[in-house]
Amino acid sequence: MIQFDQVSKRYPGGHEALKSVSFTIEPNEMVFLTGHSGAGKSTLLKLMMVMERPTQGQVLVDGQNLRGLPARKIPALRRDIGVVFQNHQLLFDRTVFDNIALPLVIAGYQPREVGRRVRAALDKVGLLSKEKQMPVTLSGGEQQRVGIARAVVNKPKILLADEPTGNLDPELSAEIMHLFEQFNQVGVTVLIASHDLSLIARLPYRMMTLRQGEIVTAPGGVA
Ligand SMILES: Nc1ncnc2c1ncn2[C@@H]1O[C@H](COP(=O)(O)OP(=O)(O)OP(=O)(O)O)[C@@H](O)[C@H]1O
Repeated sequence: MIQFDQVSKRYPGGHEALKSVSFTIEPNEMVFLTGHSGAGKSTLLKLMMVMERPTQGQVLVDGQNLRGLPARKIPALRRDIGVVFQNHQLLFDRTVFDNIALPLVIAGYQPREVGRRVRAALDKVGLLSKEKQMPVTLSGGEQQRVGIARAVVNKPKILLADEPTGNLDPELSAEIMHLFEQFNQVGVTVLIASHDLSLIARLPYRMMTLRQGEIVTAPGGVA
Protein backbone atom coordinates (compact mmCIF):
# COMPACT_ATOMS: atom_id res chain seq x y z
CA MET A 1 0.00 0.00 0.00
CA ILE A 2 2.93 2.29 0.85
CA GLN A 3 6.41 1.72 -0.52
CA PHE A 4 9.54 3.80 -0.08
CA ASP A 5 12.41 2.83 -2.31
CA GLN A 6 15.79 4.36 -1.32
CA VAL A 7 14.18 7.70 -0.59
CA SER A 8 16.37 10.64 0.39
CA LYS A 9 15.19 14.15 1.19
CA ARG A 10 17.55 17.11 1.39
CA TYR A 11 15.92 20.42 2.29
CA PRO A 12 17.03 23.69 0.72
CA GLY A 13 19.89 24.74 2.96
CA GLY A 14 21.43 21.30 2.82
CA HIS A 15 19.94 19.36 5.75
CA GLU A 16 19.43 15.72 4.79
CA ALA A 17 16.21 14.79 6.64
CA LEU A 18 15.93 11.27 5.13
CA LYS A 19 18.79 9.09 3.91
CA SER A 20 18.05 6.22 1.53
CA VAL A 21 14.94 5.07 3.38
CA SER A 22 13.28 1.84 2.15
CA PHE A 23 10.26 0.05 3.60
CA THR A 24 6.92 -1.43 2.63
CA ILE A 25 3.61 -1.20 4.45
CA GLU A 26 1.09 -3.80 3.34
CA PRO A 27 -2.60 -3.06 2.76
CA ASN A 28 -4.52 -3.14 6.06
CA GLU A 29 -1.34 -3.05 8.16
CA MET A 30 -0.99 -0.81 11.23
CA VAL A 31 2.54 0.48 11.82
CA PHE A 32 4.19 2.87 14.29
CA LEU A 33 6.95 5.24 13.29
CA THR A 34 9.21 6.39 16.12
CA GLY A 35 12.40 8.38 16.42
CA HIS A 36 13.91 11.37 18.20
CA SER A 37 12.79 14.91 17.50
CA GLY A 38 14.14 15.87 14.09
CA ALA A 39 14.69 12.22 13.02
CA GLY A 40 12.57 12.78 9.90
CA LYS A 41 9.14 11.41 10.86
CA SER A 42 7.11 14.38 9.64
CA THR A 43 9.18 14.57 6.48
CA LEU A 44 8.36 10.93 5.74
CA LEU A 45 4.62 11.60 6.16
CA LYS A 46 4.80 14.75 4.02
CA LEU A 47 6.36 12.81 1.14
CA MET A 48 3.32 10.50 1.08
CA MET A 49 0.99 13.49 0.77
CA VAL A 50 3.22 15.18 -1.83
CA MET A 51 3.63 18.11 0.54
CA GLU A 52 7.33 17.57 -0.12
CA ARG A 53 9.11 15.80 -2.98
CA PRO A 54 12.05 13.39 -2.52
CA THR A 55 15.50 14.42 -3.65
CA GLN A 56 16.19 10.80 -4.62
CA GLY A 57 14.31 7.52 -4.75
CA GLN A 58 10.63 6.86 -5.20
CA VAL A 59 7.47 6.69 -3.16
CA LEU A 60 4.51 4.52 -4.17
CA VAL A 61 1.10 4.97 -2.56
CA ASP A 62 -1.74 2.60 -3.44
CA GLY A 63 0.07 1.52 -6.61
CA GLN A 64 0.77 5.07 -7.80
CA ASN A 65 4.34 6.23 -8.21
CA LEU A 66 4.32 9.76 -6.80
CA ARG A 67 7.35 10.73 -8.83
CA GLY A 68 6.09 13.02 -11.55
CA LEU A 69 2.48 12.81 -10.32
CA PRO A 70 0.87 15.80 -12.04
CA ALA A 71 -0.46 18.55 -9.77
CA ARG A 72 -4.03 17.93 -10.98
CA LYS A 73 -3.90 14.39 -9.54
CA ILE A 74 -2.74 15.44 -6.05
CA PRO A 75 -6.26 16.23 -4.68
CA ALA A 76 -7.46 12.71 -5.57
CA LEU A 77 -4.40 11.19 -3.87
CA ARG A 78 -5.04 13.27 -0.74
CA ARG A 79 -8.67 12.14 -0.61
CA ASP A 80 -7.34 8.58 -0.26
CA ILE A 81 -5.20 9.61 2.72
CA GLY A 82 -6.68 10.88 5.97
CA VAL A 83 -4.29 12.87 8.16
CA VAL A 84 -4.45 13.52 11.91
CA PHE A 85 -2.19 16.14 13.49
CA GLN A 86 -1.10 16.60 17.09
CA ASN A 87 -2.54 20.09 17.34
CA HIS A 88 -5.79 19.04 15.61
CA GLN A 89 -5.67 21.98 13.16
CA LEU A 90 -9.38 22.60 13.71
CA LEU A 91 -11.08 25.80 12.63
CA PHE A 92 -12.07 27.42 15.91
CA ASP A 93 -14.72 29.71 14.42
CA ARG A 94 -16.73 26.75 13.01
CA THR A 95 -18.81 24.10 14.72
CA VAL A 96 -17.71 20.50 15.13
CA PHE A 97 -20.07 19.57 12.27
CA ASP A 98 -18.62 22.21 9.93
CA ASN A 99 -15.05 21.19 10.72
CA ILE A 100 -15.72 17.60 9.77
CA ALA A 101 -17.83 18.57 6.76
CA LEU A 102 -15.08 20.70 5.25
CA PRO A 103 -13.32 17.99 3.16
CA LEU A 104 -16.69 16.88 1.78
CA VAL A 105 -17.81 20.41 0.93
CA ILE A 106 -14.50 20.96 -0.87
CA ALA A 107 -15.03 17.68 -2.76
CA GLY A 108 -18.47 18.93 -3.88
CA TYR A 109 -20.82 16.54 -2.05
CA GLN A 110 -24.54 17.43 -1.78
CA PRO A 111 -25.67 18.72 1.66
CA ARG A 112 -27.75 15.61 2.40
CA GLU A 113 -24.76 13.33 1.74
CA VAL A 114 -22.50 15.65 3.76
CA GLY A 115 -24.85 15.35 6.75
CA ARG A 116 -25.05 11.58 6.46
CA ARG A 117 -21.29 11.12 6.28
CA VAL A 118 -20.43 13.66 8.97
CA ARG A 119 -22.83 11.96 11.41
CA ALA A 120 -21.41 8.52 10.55
CA ALA A 121 -17.89 9.83 11.29
CA LEU A 122 -19.03 11.49 14.54
CA ASP A 123 -20.70 8.26 15.59
CA LYS A 124 -17.48 6.30 15.02
CA VAL A 125 -15.51 8.62 17.31
CA GLY A 126 -18.29 8.78 19.91
CA LEU A 127 -19.17 12.47 19.52
CA LEU A 128 -22.60 12.37 17.91
CA SER A 129 -24.06 14.62 20.59
CA LYS A 130 -21.47 17.37 20.08
CA GLU A 131 -22.01 18.31 16.45
CA LYS A 132 -23.28 21.83 17.16
CA GLN A 133 -20.57 22.73 19.67
CA MET A 134 -17.59 24.94 18.95
CA PRO A 135 -14.21 23.18 19.27
CA VAL A 136 -13.11 25.48 22.10
CA THR A 137 -15.83 24.00 24.33
CA LEU A 138 -14.40 20.48 23.94
CA SER A 139 -11.64 18.77 25.94
CA GLY A 140 -8.27 18.03 24.31
CA GLY A 141 -9.22 14.38 23.80
CA GLU A 142 -12.54 15.35 22.22
CA GLN A 143 -10.84 17.84 19.92
CA GLN A 144 -8.49 15.10 18.80
CA ARG A 145 -11.52 12.89 18.08
CA VAL A 146 -12.95 15.66 15.90
CA GLY A 147 -9.62 15.71 14.05
CA ILE A 148 -9.87 11.95 13.53
CA ALA A 149 -13.50 12.19 12.35
CA ARG A 150 -12.44 14.83 9.80
CA ALA A 151 -9.58 12.58 8.64
CA VAL A 152 -11.88 9.59 8.03
CA VAL A 153 -14.96 11.36 6.68
CA ASN A 154 -13.82 10.78 3.08
CA LYS A 155 -13.38 7.06 3.87
CA PRO A 156 -9.67 7.06 3.05
CA LYS A 157 -7.75 3.86 2.41
CA ILE A 158 -4.82 5.20 4.43
CA LEU A 159 -4.76 7.03 7.75
CA LEU A 160 -1.60 8.92 8.72
CA ALA A 161 -1.16 10.46 12.14
CA ASP A 162 1.64 12.77 13.31
CA GLU A 163 1.98 12.60 17.12
CA PRO A 164 -1.78 12.20 17.60
CA THR A 165 -1.49 11.76 21.38
CA GLY A 166 1.18 14.39 21.97
CA ASN A 167 -0.83 16.57 24.34
CA LEU A 168 -2.99 13.90 25.97
CA ASP A 169 -2.70 12.04 29.26
CA PRO A 170 -2.00 8.26 29.16
CA GLU A 171 -5.63 7.21 29.49
CA LEU A 172 -6.86 9.47 26.68
CA SER A 173 -3.86 8.47 24.56
CA ALA A 174 -4.81 4.80 24.90
CA GLU A 175 -8.39 5.64 23.86
CA ILE A 176 -7.18 7.48 20.77
CA MET A 177 -4.94 4.52 19.82
CA HIS A 178 -7.93 2.23 20.25
CA LEU A 179 -9.86 4.37 17.76
CA PHE A 180 -7.06 3.95 15.22
CA GLU A 181 -7.18 0.19 15.84
CA GLN A 182 -10.90 0.20 15.10
CA PHE A 183 -10.35 1.89 11.74
CA ASN A 184 -7.55 -0.58 11.01
CA GLN A 185 -9.91 -3.47 11.80
CA VAL A 186 -12.29 -2.32 9.07
CA GLY A 187 -9.56 -2.29 6.45
CA VAL A 188 -7.78 1.07 6.73
CA THR A 189 -3.97 1.05 6.47
CA VAL A 190 -2.65 3.06 9.44
CA LEU A 191 0.73 4.73 10.00
CA ILE A 192 1.23 6.61 13.27
CA ALA A 193 4.30 8.71 14.07
CA SER A 194 4.72 8.82 17.83
CA HIS A 195 7.28 9.52 20.54
CA ASP A 196 5.13 7.72 23.07
CA LEU A 197 7.14 4.50 23.43
CA SER A 198 5.48 3.47 26.69
CA LEU A 199 2.14 3.39 24.90
CA ILE A 200 3.07 1.86 21.55
CA ALA A 201 5.45 -0.80 22.90
CA ARG A 202 2.43 -2.45 24.54
CA LEU A 203 0.55 -2.73 21.26
CA PRO A 204 1.03 -5.63 18.83
CA TYR A 205 2.06 -3.67 15.75
CA ARG A 206 5.26 -3.28 13.79
CA MET A 207 7.46 -0.40 14.85
CA MET A 208 9.81 1.42 12.49
CA THR A 209 12.46 3.64 14.04
CA LEU A 210 14.19 6.56 12.38
CA ARG A 211 17.51 7.86 13.64
CA GLN A 212 18.96 10.93 11.97
CA GLY A 213 17.06 10.22 8.77
CA GLU A 214 17.82 6.49 8.59
CA ILE A 215 15.61 3.52 9.35
CA VAL A 216 17.30 1.60 12.14
CA THR A 217 14.67 -1.01 12.96
CA ALA A 218 11.67 -2.32 11.16
CA PRO A 219 10.95 -5.68 12.83
CA GLY A 220 8.80 -7.89 10.64
CA GLY A 221 9.45 -5.74 7.61
CA VAL A 222 12.25 -4.34 5.48
CA ALA A 223 15.06 -2.78 7.52
N1 LIG B 1 11.03 22.86 5.36
C1 LIG B 1 12.21 22.56 5.92
N2 LIG B 1 13.34 23.22 5.56
C2 LIG B 1 14.54 22.90 6.11
N3 LIG B 1 14.72 21.92 7.02
C3 LIG B 1 13.63 21.24 7.42
C4 LIG B 1 12.33 21.51 6.90
N4 LIG B 1 11.45 20.66 7.48
C5 LIG B 1 12.18 19.90 8.33
N5 LIG B 1 13.48 20.22 8.28
C6 LIG B 1 14.56 19.60 9.06
O1 LIG B 1 14.60 18.20 8.74
C7 LIG B 1 14.82 17.43 9.92
C8 LIG B 1 13.70 16.42 10.10
O2 LIG B 1 12.50 17.13 10.41
P1 LIG B 1 11.12 16.38 10.67
O3 LIG B 1 10.11 17.46 10.93
O4 LIG B 1 10.84 15.44 9.58
O5 LIG B 1 11.46 15.59 12.01
P2 LIG B 1 10.53 14.83 13.05
O6 LIG B 1 11.14 13.49 13.27
O7 LIG B 1 9.12 14.86 12.56
O8 LIG B 1 10.68 15.72 14.33
P3 LIG B 1 9.61 16.09 15.49
O9 LIG B 1 9.33 14.81 16.20
O10 LIG B 1 10.35 17.09 16.32
O11 LIG B 1 8.42 16.66 14.79
C9 LIG B 1 14.96 18.43 11.06
O12 LIG B 1 16.34 18.66 11.30
C10 LIG B 1 14.30 19.67 10.54
O13 LIG B 1 14.87 20.85 11.09
